[in-house]
Amino acid sequence: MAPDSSSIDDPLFDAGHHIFANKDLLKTGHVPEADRIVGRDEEISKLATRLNGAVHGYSPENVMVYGKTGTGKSLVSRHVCQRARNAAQDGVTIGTAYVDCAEDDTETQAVSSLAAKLNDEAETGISVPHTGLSTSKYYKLLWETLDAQYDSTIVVLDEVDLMDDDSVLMKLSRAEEAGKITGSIGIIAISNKIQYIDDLNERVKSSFQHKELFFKPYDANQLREIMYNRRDAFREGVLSEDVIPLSAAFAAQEHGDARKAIDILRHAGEVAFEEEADTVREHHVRQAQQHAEKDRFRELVSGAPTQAKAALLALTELSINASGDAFLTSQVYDQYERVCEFLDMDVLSVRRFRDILKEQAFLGVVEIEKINKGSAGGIHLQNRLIEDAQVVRETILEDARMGDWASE
Ligand SMILES: Nc1ncnc2c1ncn2[C@@H]1O[C@H](COP(=O)(O)OP(=O)(O)OP(=O)(O)O)[C@@H](O)[C@H]1O
Repeated sequence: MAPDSSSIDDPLFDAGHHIFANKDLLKTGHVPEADRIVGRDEEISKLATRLNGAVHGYSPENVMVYGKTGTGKSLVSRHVCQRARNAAQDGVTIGTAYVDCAEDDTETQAVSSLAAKLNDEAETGISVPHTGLSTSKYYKLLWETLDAQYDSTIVVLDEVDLMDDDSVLMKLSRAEEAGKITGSIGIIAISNKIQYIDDLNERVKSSFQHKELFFKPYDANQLREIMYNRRDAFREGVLSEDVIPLSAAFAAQEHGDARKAIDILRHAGEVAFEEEADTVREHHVRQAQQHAEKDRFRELVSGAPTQAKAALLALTELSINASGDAFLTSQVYDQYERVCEFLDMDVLSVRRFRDILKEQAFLGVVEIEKINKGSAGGIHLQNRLIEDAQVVRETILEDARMGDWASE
């Protein structure tokens, strides 16, 4: 409903946000317009070349897009699909659909989701039920839908490595050749895992003939530019000068992740708002960064078994109180025994304790380094926390079973 000019100012509701003008621009799922996409001209143009056939009514090529998280893979894929639809030549109709394979991770879910997204019931007269049909029925509906509407279809399979099998990739790639549809299909498959294609079985590999496109991490300048292009998310004059460069520097440390950069910026605004500050300043960014780190750790550490938390707490205490930041396994074990005793927990054997540290190293919480103490001393392992010890400590102590340690 449109706002009513006779609305009454009610002090119960505030008069608007004094920090953000349009916070939606900083939402994770926000797809920015073309002029806000930074530093990806080459990738956009390469992807468009692969899909060019579709615009003229021929078969587009399949593309495998690789890159680390937050490097713009989904954004660029969606953007090029939209432009291909708009650029379709006279008489050519292009359908495009995006599937998040983290959500639709089975063959049936992915095909039913594709059929539902691509079907315009008013045009085809086909109804695609959300659930209840067999996989083959959903394929049949998908082929009917495509034939009734499109000359060419571009399907984006995001996080394709999370699908529980590769059948979708194979059946979509073969649909045209197998005579299932009269038009054509191009697939953009996206993954963070560089070995994804190597791990596919040979039949899928041979059907999914593709070109590869790599997305490099952003550097600090590009991250800065991405954020400057969205600074109208904030009210004018609210952002102090160093906020964007500092957010960019933090995100650049984390493999140039644009999502991370935008998250830090949004969070800095929220921190400033909560503090009732008039402007967003450097210390808000630092707090936001700590928050982001804590979020990542909260996921990793809070889900860890109690014994792993005790082991990490031991390493954390040494990192905070002893000199240096790397400690021999025997030193950490001594401290771990003290933690267990205080918290009334069982003490595991040194061997099990080492396995726990190795597991934490695999998860990226701890770094283990071999050191050689000469011919008599032998090889020893040194353990170091990868992230800030205070952040890890706080997270562990949030667990009620570990909380008593705070009073130690
Ligand atoms: N070049 C860019 N210009 C503007 N915004 C960008 C750019 N690249 C990424 N972003 C923004 O960063 C966020 C993450 O981008 P995107 O989802 O495309 O990354 P991704 O590589 O697909 O990551 P993931 O593998 O985690 O899905 C989005 O909010 C997107 O709008």
